[in-house]
Amino acid sequence: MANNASISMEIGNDGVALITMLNPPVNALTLSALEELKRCYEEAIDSDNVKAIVLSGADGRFCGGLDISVVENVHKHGDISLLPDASIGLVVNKMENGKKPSVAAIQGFALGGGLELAMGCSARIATAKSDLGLPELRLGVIPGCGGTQRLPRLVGTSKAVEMLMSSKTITSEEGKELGLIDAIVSSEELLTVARCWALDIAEGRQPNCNSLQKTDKLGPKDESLEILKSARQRYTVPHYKACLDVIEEGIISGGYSGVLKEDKLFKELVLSNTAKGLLHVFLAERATTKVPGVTDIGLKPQRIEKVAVVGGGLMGSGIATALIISNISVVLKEISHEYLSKAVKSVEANLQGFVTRGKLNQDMMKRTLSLLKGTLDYEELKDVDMVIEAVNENVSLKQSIFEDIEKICTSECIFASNTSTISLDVIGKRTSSQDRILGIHLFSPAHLMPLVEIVRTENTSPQVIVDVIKFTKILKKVPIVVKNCTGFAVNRSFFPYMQGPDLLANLGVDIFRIDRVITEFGMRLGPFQLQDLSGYGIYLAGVKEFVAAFPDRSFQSPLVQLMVENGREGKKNGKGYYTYNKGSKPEADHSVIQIVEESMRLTNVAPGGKPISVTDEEILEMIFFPVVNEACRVIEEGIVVRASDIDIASVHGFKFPPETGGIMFWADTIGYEYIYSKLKSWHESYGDFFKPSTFLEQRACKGFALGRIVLT
Ligand SMILES: C[C@H](O)CC(=O)SCCNC(=O)CCNC(=O)[C@H](O)C(C)(C)COP(=O)(O)OP(=O)(O)OC[C@H]1O[C@@H](n2cnc3c(N)ncnc32)[C@H](O)[C@@H]1OP(=O)(O)O
Repeated sequence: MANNASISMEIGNDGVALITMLNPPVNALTLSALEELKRCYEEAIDSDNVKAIVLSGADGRFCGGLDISVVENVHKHGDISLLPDASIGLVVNKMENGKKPSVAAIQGFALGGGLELAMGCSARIATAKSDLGLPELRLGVIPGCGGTQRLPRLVGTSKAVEMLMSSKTITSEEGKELGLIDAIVSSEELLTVARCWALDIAEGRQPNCNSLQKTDKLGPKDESLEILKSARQRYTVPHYKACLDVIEEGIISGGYSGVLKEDKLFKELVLSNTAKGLLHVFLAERATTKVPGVTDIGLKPQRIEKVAVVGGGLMGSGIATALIISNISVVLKEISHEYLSKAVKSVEANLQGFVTRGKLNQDMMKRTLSLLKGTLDYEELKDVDMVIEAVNENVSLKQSIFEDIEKICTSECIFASNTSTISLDVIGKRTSSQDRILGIHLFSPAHLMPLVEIVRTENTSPQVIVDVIKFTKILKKVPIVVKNCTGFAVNRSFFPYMQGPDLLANLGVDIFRIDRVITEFGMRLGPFQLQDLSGYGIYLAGVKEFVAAFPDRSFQSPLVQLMVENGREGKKNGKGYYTYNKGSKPEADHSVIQIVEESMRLTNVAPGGKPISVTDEEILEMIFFPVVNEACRVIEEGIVVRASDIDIASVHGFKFPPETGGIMFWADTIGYEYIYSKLKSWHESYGDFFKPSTFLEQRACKGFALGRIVLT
């Protein structure tokens, strides 16, 4: 029996060598594990006692792919020689051409390099509902162990392109239908069946399939090339294009040639800024659930199975949808039959949206809807584990709801508010349940947006936070734990993003140029088109709130009010900065320039009344550096646990381009001395909106990076 920390090999009396990957929690492949795997294969191939090999993973999981710390190390040292030689050295030379067949015994998941190892085996046996996929593009790279070649040869070009481009997994059942999996068995039978299958191949009773040599699934060359051509039109980002190029190489020049090209491009892409940014997002996303003093003190999350949602408006019905779709029973409380029926209809419409997008079928929709119970009576809330209040932003209404629920619910029930503005201390003031009160701030539409701010007060108990973190994970959302303040972490950090574009417009910068610069940077919408779509009422209410909270650094522009006075309501009435006609794309309406000029006259911020002259780069910086500046204040005040939580907030809450790694990671790549010096000079020229925070100033003077800060 060979054994190192992460790989073990046991040779059975049946002549099967069982190689097991063991590296909790996901059996990721470290450099030493890959070396040891290669050595075990060599030993098994050379041993007269071994006829065949079974490759498996410990603890009910096959393998989550290359250990991400290997990639982190490459980024840190800028040295690709720190990557393993697994594609040719292990998969081609030992597994495929090593003269002894191996069978993958897959349980739980086989992802990235994990699935690539499995595809290098002669057959794959899996347990039901295992997840299979090559999600490397999500990390800014392409598969690097032959996945771009073997997957199309096992499932066909079209399905392989779909799986690779989406980074989505398929189940082992789908894998079986497609030809990726040879048999599905129970977990008890897995190793026995895999061993027999391996011996059957060794003794000629089952075919020995070398997936790199297979051609039947690829179909006619022209068809495959056509699939790639149309994918290229959809996916223009460089690493997506590289992936398609590599698949094409294999189709034109053969699998081995494709593997060589894949190896070369994988190594180039690992060092790209996109890979660095996306890897940071992956790790930062997992770091959000680690809250010092809360998640590290041995508390076990208690399951929240039944939840009451009070208020069935846009947010309440979205929240109810998000819960029932995750199999959580919901009691939806409204104040009248009319409102309740409207709320239930809205949940149905949300679910119908999932059906239209192919995520649910009618049967599943029916079953999901059966988890929803509408009520007008607080009595129905007496056995729920949590209440989420989602009524209008009205302090006394919220306070009285909290009073009412305290009387009805159990003494363990968690009381949450979906408020985006009101202090939780104020909302819970009239109760004696302060330790069970917190904010669960979801973003609209709540059933679709992934981010959740868990807002704790000084009194919220760690157990409640732990329970709610687990609960948000069940909803498949990304939680960040924040403290109470106006706008919490997300809207607070990004309030300058509401005001900055208006300031630039008042300085005479063309609004359509601003939108172009921002969308070219990677935001889905420019700030002015966003105002049009979200509605001027929401915009004005948001600005008012932040002007009141942070008058020292807010810029108040009359522009949107002037738009309203000129009969413009944005998308709502088809007339905003853009015109909106059904069936056609929004078009810039240059006649708004007159309104912008009127606004400029009123604010008179442009020096000498003349438009300022700026480059596109300066526009980008003048819009996003104030966001970085405010985020520094959020960090300094301890609103977030760590700077990277703001990265996650920016990516999931504001759709900041993920390949940048989020706003703080992006700022680190630019450098804080530069950001500080720019803000300082704009502060002198254009006022307090740009005034650098002391936190930024101090860090910049010391040359510190900010993206890595963790507050303990
Ligand atoms: C050469 C190859 O082509 C290149 C590659 O293989 S690149 C890697 C490709 N693999 C992936 O992208 C898979 C990434 N992992 C995942 O999608 C998910 O973690 C998973 C589905 C495996 C498990 O999900 P889940 O059970 O929800 O647990 P999750 O919280 O995500 O991860 C658990 C822990 O495993 C770690 N982890 C997950 N995948 C890892 C990996 N490939 N390497 C190292 N650590 C990993 C996470 O960072 C997390 O660590 P933490 O507990 O310290 O926070």
